[in-house]
Parts: sequence; C-alpha cells; structure tokens
Amino acid sequence: MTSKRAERVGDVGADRREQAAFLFQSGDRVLQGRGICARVETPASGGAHRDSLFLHSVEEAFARARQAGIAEPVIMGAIPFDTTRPSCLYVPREHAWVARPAPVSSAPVAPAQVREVRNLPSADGFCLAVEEAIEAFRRGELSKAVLSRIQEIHLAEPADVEAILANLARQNPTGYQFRIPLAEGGELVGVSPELLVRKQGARVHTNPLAGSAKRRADPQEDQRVARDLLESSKDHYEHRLVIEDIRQQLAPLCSRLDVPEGPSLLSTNAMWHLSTAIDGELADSRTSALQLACRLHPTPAVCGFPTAAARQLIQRIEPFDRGLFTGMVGWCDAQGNGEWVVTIRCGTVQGDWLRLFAGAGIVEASDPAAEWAEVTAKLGTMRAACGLLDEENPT
Ligand SMILES: C=C(O[C@@H]1C=C(C(=O)O)C=C[C@H]1O)C(=O)O
Repeated sequence: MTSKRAERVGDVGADRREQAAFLFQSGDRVLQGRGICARVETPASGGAHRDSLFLHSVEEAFARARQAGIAEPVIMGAIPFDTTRPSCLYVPREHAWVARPAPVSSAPVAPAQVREVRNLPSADGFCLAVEEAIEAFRRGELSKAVLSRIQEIHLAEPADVEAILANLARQNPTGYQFRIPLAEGGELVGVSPELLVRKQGARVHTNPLAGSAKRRADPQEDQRVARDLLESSKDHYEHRLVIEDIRQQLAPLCSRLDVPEGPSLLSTNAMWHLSTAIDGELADSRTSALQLACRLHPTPAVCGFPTAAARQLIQRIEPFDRGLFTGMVGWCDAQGNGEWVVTIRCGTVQGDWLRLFAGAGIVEASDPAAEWAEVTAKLGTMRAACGLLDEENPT
C-alpha cells in the first residue's frame, strides 16, 4: 500500500513540525505529544468499517511511525463534524502519559483587549433559526436539531494559548482538555465535558450529555436549577433521543450493554447537563476506538434526530461551516484502545483571532430566547478562559 494518503509532512513547515504541541487530558492523566511524525488528512467517513480508506490511512501512519523508530505510536487529533472533510490527525514524534498536574489555584486571568467581535448569527438570527427548526418539527420532518453560534474575536494582541489552557484547567479541572495543532496554522483548544467513546480491550464506555441549564452563583438557586433540569420533560425528551440512538448503534456490537434507566446530573463550572454513563463489553475486542467513534458520530447530542434530516437542516440554517466543532477529538493507539470526546466548549486560536463555538439541542418545546441564553452560557467557558467579559453581565 502506498503512503500517499497517510501523510505529507513535507507540507508542514519544519519549525511547526518540530514544535507542534498536543495535549489530551482525561481523568487523572494527560497524554502529551510533541512534533509531527505522520499526518492523516483522509476524511473519516466510512471509518466505522475495518476496510475503510480512512482506517487504512491510520494503519499506514502507524507503520511509518514504527519505521521512524516509534515502538508504540499513538494517533491524536480531531475529526470534523462533516466527516467527508479532511481529518486533522497526527502521530506525534514523541508522546508520554503524565499525571494530571494540580491546577494553579489563583492564576490571574488577564483581561483581553478586543478590537472586534463578529457574531454568527446574531441573537435575532439565532432565534429565527430556532423558530424555523420548530416549524420543521411541527411538519413532522424531524424531532431534534442542534443549532449553534460562532463568535469571532479579533484581539489587540496574539492570544496566549498556554494561559488559556491554564485557565481552562482551573475552571474545569475534571473535563477533557485538549490542544491540537491545525493544518492551516493555529490551534484547537478547549475542555469538553462529553465522552463520545472510550475503549480499552473489550470494554466500551460512552457518556452522552443532552439537556442543559446555566449554573447560578447562588447555591440555593443553583440547586433549584439542577432539580428543574432533572424534572424537565423537554430536556428528558432531548436526552432520550440521544440515548436511544447510541443504544441502537452499540447494541449490535456488544455482548453486554448497560444503559441506566434515566439520566443523572453532571456539572461544569458554567452548566448543568443531563448525563447517561453507558458501559458495555464488545463481542469482538478488535473493534477500535476510532471505529466506534465513527459509528456513533454524529450523535443526536450534536446533530439531531433523525441524523440525515438534522444534518440537512443544519446545513440549510447555520450561517457558517462548523469545521472541527462538534466533531471529535482524542487519541487511539495501534491496538485500537483510545478515547474520543465531543469537540465542544472550545475554540480555535490563530494569532490574534479567536473563533469560539457553542450549540444547543432544539426540540418542538424549545423557547428561542432560552436556547440563545443556553448557547451564550456555553460560550462563557471559553470566553472566561480567554479573559473576556461575561456577555450577559459585561460590567
Ligand atoms: C453543542 C454543544 O453541546 C451539546 C448540546 C447539549 C444540549 O443541547 O443540552 C449538551 C451537551 C452537548 O451534547 C455545545 O456545548 O456547544
């Protein structure tokens, strides 16, 4: 097999190739990578199948890494929402698992000076989009669609990626933090609360989130909001669509699949979420984490239900290309073990430009203004980490 599809490291400047920094934090450990040995740009579509062009490309990248003297290579990176687009995956030249460092407790967040902010869409545009989606639900075309917003921010100075990561770690010490270099320059950074899939041997684990509420500063208010979320029929419906889809995707591959009866609560610093931790045993332990991730993606937590109709609606309504947002980010080793999380609570940093993203699941019972408030609250995670003021309370 030729290596044409696997990587063209020659395309990447020598400096960037050497200095590229990778990070994926999970539980109490961090996978750190440095330098690019091989790159995979092959689109991930079809990646659920062992014989796919995509998985062959990944195998080729592992083979090259071994030839280059890396005994146990890993592949790290991101796959876009639209898996017909190029993947952004790399085999780092060096990698190591290290213990998660204790977050610095009081790193000051230097306020960022902003030159320009572009909102895509505006608040009004987003609310109109939600109404349009609700009309489509009423016509019976689909049941759920995830709509999102992007904020492009031009800073007075280049953003400090290390500082953003330190702030994210302090804000969300238990989240899946990541840092991935982009082919076009710049980096993808964020801290996702949502596990798409973890696979170790025959064990498979996923932890979808859907149904959200903004956390409150007052502890009693915060508890009330959490209780309301746990009792909200609208949010339960939104959540159930995700769980049933995942069950359908995983059940044929598993000899055991434990799906809890109902969701529990999971919190980040900014949000409450309905969460279901699903655990299973694969019938064939050779099925890789990447295969599983490609099979599950896009779940109705980031796309909608049914998937094809939701994808079309998103394409028609969203005024931007999601790129890597709501795709997956993570790692996989040559034995097929690995972890992929949903690419949310994140942004791209390119010099003095930030591109931040947030979305929310829309169903027939959705209220447009409440959904705008939800995406704005979700955007708050990255805004705070970047030293930007709270959009809702900008004083
Ligand atoms: C799309 C995002 O979040 C997704 C949508 C959620 C919801 O609708 O409640 C919750 C978690 C994520 O699955 C995001 O945070 O940008």
